Amino acid sequence: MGFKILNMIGEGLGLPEGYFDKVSQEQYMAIHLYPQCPDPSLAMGHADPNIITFLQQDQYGLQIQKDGKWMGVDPIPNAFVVNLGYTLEIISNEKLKSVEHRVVTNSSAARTSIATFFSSSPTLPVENEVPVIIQPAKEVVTWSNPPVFTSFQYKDFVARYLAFMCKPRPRVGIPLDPYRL
Ligand SMILES: O=C(O)CCC(=O)C(=O)O
Ligand SMILES: [Fe+2]
Repeated sequence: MGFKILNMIGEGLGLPEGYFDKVSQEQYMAIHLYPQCPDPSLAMGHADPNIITFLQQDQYGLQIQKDGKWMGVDPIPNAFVVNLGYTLEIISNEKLKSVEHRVVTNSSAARTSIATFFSSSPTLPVENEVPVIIQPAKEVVTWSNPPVFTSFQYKDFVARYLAFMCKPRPRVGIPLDPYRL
């Protein structure tokens, strides 16, 4: 399902068939357990570094940031939340935006969520371990829509992302800033 949706997004962006096969070779899953916590104000936001994330949540807790305000995303039975990550924002040259999100805790009940990430990897095994380069796709860049990001190695970006996430609050900027033209 994930690859199908990714290919449809690629088609919508005008990318050649199989574009994402050259940047995405990894799919991984994280199961999160948020224990009861009396202080939801401790929740911190982030956007995902990968291409796209599918999320299943059993109860309320997820919020996204829109126009500087946090908005709740109610769970819908048998439905996934689809989050776009930084990598897709770069490839689409900001046509598709990643979303800042956070999970607020609940003082009376624990919460479980399952996230499936489609991601780039530092190198592609099928291409003799050549480093994966992330950049605005040439198909989306035109003279009236020049690239807004430089091209860079995915492994460099992941290192910067992790360093950024470990910074103490308040954090200034976002991990994409160093790659902005
Ligand atoms: O638990 C959630 O709803 C969100 C999890 C999340 O943002 C993540 O795994 O990146
Ligand atoms: Fe996330």
